[in-house]
Amino acid sequence: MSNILVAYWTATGNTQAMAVKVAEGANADLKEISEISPEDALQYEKIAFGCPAMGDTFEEAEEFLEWYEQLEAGLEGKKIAIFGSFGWGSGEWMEDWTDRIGQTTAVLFEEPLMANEAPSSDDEDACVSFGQRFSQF
Ligand SMILES: Cc1cc2nc3c(=O)[nH]c(=O)nc-3n(C[C@H](O)[C@H](O)[C@H](O)COP(=O)(O)O)c2cc1C
Repeated sequence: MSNILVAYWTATGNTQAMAVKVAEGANADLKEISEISPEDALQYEKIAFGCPAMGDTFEEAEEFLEWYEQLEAGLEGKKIAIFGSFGWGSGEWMEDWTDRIGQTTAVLFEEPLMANEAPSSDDEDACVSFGQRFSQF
């Protein structure tokens, strides 16, 4: 078992494709959120969360939010990263999610990583590199 978890939700597979590459770079355990309880996720030292844009606000990704809210209070002082795929605009949901994390004591790694729809090969390389840097964070 790694001390790093990549936990994601995906509607059509794009954020999953990112998660696979982030986990590869970080040498992390990879779980779709239905595969791991919030309690078990909190056992990891670091967590990278993947969630796509399902609206202008982070909260519109309801399936992910339901799981995430159960562990949010336990993220105190924990090193976390966030990433996800979007369809249009400038990533408003990520700004919203970043602001939400800013109201906690979780330690957010770098700027969130985003890919437009299915990750390109450049996006996949960026995901691997993001994961590598997160593992050293
Ligand atoms: C119900 C729904 C709402 C969406 N709302 C947004 C949005 O507000 N902004 C945006 O950039 N993309 C939006 N998208 C597009 C998705 O974020 C995009 O297709 C993304 O690649 C999906 O990632 P996934 O394959 O990991 O689910 C929406 C998609 C769906 C199905």
